[in-house]
Amino acid sequence: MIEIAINGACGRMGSRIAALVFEDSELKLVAALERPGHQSLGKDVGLVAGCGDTGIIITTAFNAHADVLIDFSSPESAIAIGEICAKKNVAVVVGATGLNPQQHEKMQHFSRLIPCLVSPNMSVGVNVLFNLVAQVAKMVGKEFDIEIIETHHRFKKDSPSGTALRLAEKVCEATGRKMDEDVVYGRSGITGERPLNEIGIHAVRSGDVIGDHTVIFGSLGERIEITHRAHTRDTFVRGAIRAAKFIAKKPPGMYSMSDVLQIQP
Ligand SMILES: NC(=O)C1=CN([C@@H]2O[C@H](COP(=O)(O)OP(=O)(O)OC[C@H]3O[C@@H](n4cnc5c(N)ncnc54)[C@H](OP(=O)(O)O)[C@@H]3O)[C@@H](O)[C@H]2O)C=CC1
Ligand SMILES: O=C(O)C1=N[C@H](C(=O)O)C[C@H](O)C1
Repeated sequence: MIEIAINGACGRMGSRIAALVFEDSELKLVAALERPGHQSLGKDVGLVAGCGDTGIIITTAFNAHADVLIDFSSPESAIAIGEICAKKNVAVVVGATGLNPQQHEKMQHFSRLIPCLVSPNMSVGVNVLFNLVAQVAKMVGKEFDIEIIETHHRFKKDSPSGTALRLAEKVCEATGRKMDEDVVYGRSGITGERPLNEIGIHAVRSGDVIGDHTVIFGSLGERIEITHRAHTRDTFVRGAIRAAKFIAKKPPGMYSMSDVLQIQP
C-alpha cells in the first residue's frame, strides 16, 4: 500500500485526488492538508470530495506518515510543503503551476533529498503534445509563425498557463529560440510586423473551461493547428496518481511525466 497525503485537498483538483485515491486499492489516503483558516478544517475530507467518510480529517499540520505527497495548491504552498517533505523524507508530486525560477530552483534542491516530480500538466494527451509540438516546430523551419493559445476557467489564478509556458519552452529547445527574447505575451498597440522568431502566447479566461491548448504554425497560404482539450479534471488526477505510484519507491531525483508515461519522441 502506498500512503498518500494531499496538499490543497479542498480545491478543484485536490478534492478529486482525494476521491480517486480513496477508491484506489493500491493507495491509502493518510492526510488532507489545507491552508490555515480554511472553512473545511476539522471536517472529513470525504465530505468535501463527495466520497463519504474517509476517516481523514482536513488539517494544516502534516503529522502523518506518508510515502508521497500530491500538491495542487499554489506556488508558495507547494514550496513550503516541499520543504517539509524533504525533512520528512516524503516523495512529492507537484501539479501547482505559476512557480517562478527561484521556486523551481528550490524544487531542484529538494530533489537532491527526495524523489520529486513537478509537471504543469499530468494528462497523457498534453505530454504527447509537448513532443509533437517540438517535432513540428523543427520540421516547419523558420518560415512558420508559432502562436500558443490557452483557454481556462474564470477561477484560474496564474496566466499564462504552466502548460502554455512549457509548450513555448519545447519550441525554444527544438528551434534555438529563447524564452526571454522571443516570447511575447499578448499584443496591443502599434506592435509592428511580426518578427519570424516570435512565439506569441495568449491566455483566454472563460466560464468553466477545464483546459484547452492550441499551437498554431502559420505560413503564407497555409497553417497547422494542433489542439488538446481536457474534458474532465480527472484526466489530470489520473496522471498525478500514476506519477505518485511511479515515484513512491524511487531514489531522490527530479522525475518527469515522460518518465512516468514512457512517451518516446
Ligand atoms: N499539473 C496539472 O495537471 C494541473 C495543474 N493545475 C494547477 O493546480 C493548482 C490548483 O488548481 P485548482 O485545484 O484548480 O485550484 P483551487 O484554488 O481550486 O485549489 C487550490 C487549493 O489549495 C488551497 N491552498 C491555498 N493555499 C494553501 C496552503 N498554504 N496550504 C494548503 N492549501 C492551500 C486552496 O485553498 P483556498 O481556495 O481557500 O485558497 C484550495 O483549496 C493551480 O496552480 C493549477 O494551475 C490544475 C489542474 C491540472
Ligand atoms: O488551472 C487549471 O485548471 C489548469 N492548469 C494547468 C496549467 O496551468 O497548465 C493545466 C490544466 O490545463 C488545468
